[in-house]
Amino acid sequence: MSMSGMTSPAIEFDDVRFRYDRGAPEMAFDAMIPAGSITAVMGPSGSGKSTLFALLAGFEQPQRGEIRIGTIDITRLAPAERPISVVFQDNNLFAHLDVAANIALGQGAREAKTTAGKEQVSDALARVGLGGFERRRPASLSGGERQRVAMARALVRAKPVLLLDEPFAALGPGLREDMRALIANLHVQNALTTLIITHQPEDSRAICDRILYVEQGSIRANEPTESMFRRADLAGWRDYLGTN
Ligand SMILES: Nc1ncnc2c1ncn2[C@@H]1O[C@H](COP(=O)(O)OP(=O)(O)OP(=O)(O)O)[C@@H](O)[C@H]1O
Repeated sequence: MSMSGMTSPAIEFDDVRFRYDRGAPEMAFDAMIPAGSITAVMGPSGSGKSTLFALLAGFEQPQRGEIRIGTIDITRLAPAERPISVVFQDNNLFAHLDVAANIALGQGAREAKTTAGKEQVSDALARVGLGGFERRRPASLSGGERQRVAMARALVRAKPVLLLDEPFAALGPGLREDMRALIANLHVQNALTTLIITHQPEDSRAICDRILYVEQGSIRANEPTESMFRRADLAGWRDYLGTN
């Protein structure tokens, strides 16, 4: 299975405004995320990182503004219609389904029944380093293996935008490095535009070419990783990194 032939799209938040409830603070997102980039979304707890993902994936609707992927305005599209795969932190595997069936949820119902569909599942498993795990149940897997199954499910969806919500959070140092390498590989092999929520500067430095810094419901910076780590003018960013 390959997503080659697909070109990775840019992502644009054009004057997007959002609030959860009347009276809640309004968030304002404006950003151009270049095609093919792998971007770390960083910022303090409660700053709006998950909200940014929810708007992009279509789980929340902005009150104003437009979100584009490539040339497509996705603002009003249902989540399933968007060219996006999301891997959540708690990876949402179904305990009563085996690994293959969990991954097949990323496919169409018809596709999942075909030989080609089954091969696609096995291929995705092999690509995340879990070849032969088809019949295992989620309960029998380690945290890192479960994350990989969730990644495989995102892979069979074959969408050009990949959103990863704290993919390293539950992993120890060794597994963390493995997961970084896996993400970096999949990003390149599949020509993805990838966004990763992480609090760890090492993750961003290791595999992300850009950083999107969110603070109090708005994007305060959106630039290459190297220059971002040199910025001394953003007090919130220095506080966040603990380098003040
Ligand atoms: N469903 C919701 N309804 C109302 N308010 C919400 C909802 N989800 C999040 N919020 C609020 O919106 C703000 C941003 O939350 P969000 O989850 O986007 O932050 P975050 O940057 O992802 O935080 P963390 O790093 O802790 O996951 C917070 O003040 C949060 O309480």
